[in-house]
Amino acid sequence: MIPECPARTSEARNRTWCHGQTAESNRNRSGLLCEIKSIIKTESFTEHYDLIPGKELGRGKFAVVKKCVKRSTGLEYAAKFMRKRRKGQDCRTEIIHEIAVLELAASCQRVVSLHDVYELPSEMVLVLEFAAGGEIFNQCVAERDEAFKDEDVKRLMRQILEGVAFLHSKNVVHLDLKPQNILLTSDNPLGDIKIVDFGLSRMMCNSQEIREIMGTPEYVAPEVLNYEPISTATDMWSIGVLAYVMLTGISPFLGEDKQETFLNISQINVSYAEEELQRLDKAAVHFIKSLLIKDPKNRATAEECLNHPWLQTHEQNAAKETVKLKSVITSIPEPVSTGISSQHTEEEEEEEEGRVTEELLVMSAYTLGQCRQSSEKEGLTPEQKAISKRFKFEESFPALQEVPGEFIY
Ligand SMILES: Nc1ncnc2c1ncn2[C@@H]1O[C@H](COP(=O)(O)OP(=O)(O)OP(=O)(O)O)[C@@H](O)[C@H]1O
Repeated sequence: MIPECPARTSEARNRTWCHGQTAESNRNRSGLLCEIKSIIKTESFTEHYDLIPGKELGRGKFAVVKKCVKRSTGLEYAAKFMRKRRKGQDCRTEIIHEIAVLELAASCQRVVSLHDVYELPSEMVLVLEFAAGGEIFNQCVAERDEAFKDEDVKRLMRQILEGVAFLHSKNVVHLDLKPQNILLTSDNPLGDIKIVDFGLSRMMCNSQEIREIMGTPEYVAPEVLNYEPISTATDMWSIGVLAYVMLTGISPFLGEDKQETFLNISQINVSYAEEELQRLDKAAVHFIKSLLIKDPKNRATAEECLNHPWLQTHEQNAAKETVKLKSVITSIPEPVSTGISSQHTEEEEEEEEGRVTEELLVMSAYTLGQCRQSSEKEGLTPEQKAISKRFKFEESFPALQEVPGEFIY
């Protein structure tokens, strides 16, 4: 079952993403949605919004994001200015698709909400909910004592998965999940996550295979590099990389250059022997292993991940144990009436307790084993080991900043 994504407002809950259209008719052949319900405003953006002078919130290859304030309400937003022409090509269709996906996810609290759309001569402006805490990337690259605590990672990962499960339930694949695209509502205290940047996202459908090459090198799945079909499992690979990075601060596949990164990915050259992983809960490592699997069919889904033991809260675990205990107790057959008193002796009760405990152990082992095992990196050839040189983000951070949002085309 897909968990109900926490809804924003009753108004948002009632919104439909496309008037009188089926998903099929609203989708073109390349997996792009082509109809939106937002009104595209053509009046002056700056008549209604004041741009906050100073630092940009962020910048991608074809977009700049700036903080702004709506004059009529005084509320803060993030305005994403997107160029309509890119490399000499009209990219308005792609922007319309991004708007349509945001509309489709309007009821999901884990996805940034769209407030307004403006069209300027050379740009479109998406007025988005402002995520004041910035990118989770900042905490991923922080010194370990300032980085996320394991409990924070669990809570944020649960939220990321809620958003991704919601998107996948609507047949949307994000295809660019990375710490720069997961924002926080606040950083101190640590708020909730908001998924942004649907520029590379696609609608999936059975009749059509998407094999485009896209994404950010370190987070890209092996099927993307091999030009094999892309699916919701492609996002799940990125979730595996994301979990690794959030827990350790190490980018598991990052090489000296793009080629080495791609080689590491296609050979699943990932180390589970890192000191940072050794100190972790075994269930966290099992979670990552259930995602960093070459064959997309064998990767855990977002729903399966949400049920993974690593992400269960203490209360959930306690509740599950109670339910299991109850079901085990009720499944124990009633003793056949022999006419003799059915009152158990103390010895009989002790024996029964032993049986219950044993069955519970078998059950929890089964739950842990439900997520599939990955092809382990242990047993690498010396060449593979040599190439698996890892860099901490601290070391490569300046270089990463120089090439923001680098895509493979
Ligand atoms: N709603 C928001 N609130 C605060 N900051 C934001 C918001 N949306 C985007 N940003 C910041 O701007 C950056 C760029 O935004 P976004 O990823 O949407 O642009 P993009 O051009 O599509 O990027 P890319 O080229 O990486 O795909 C984000 O990584 C984030 O730091």
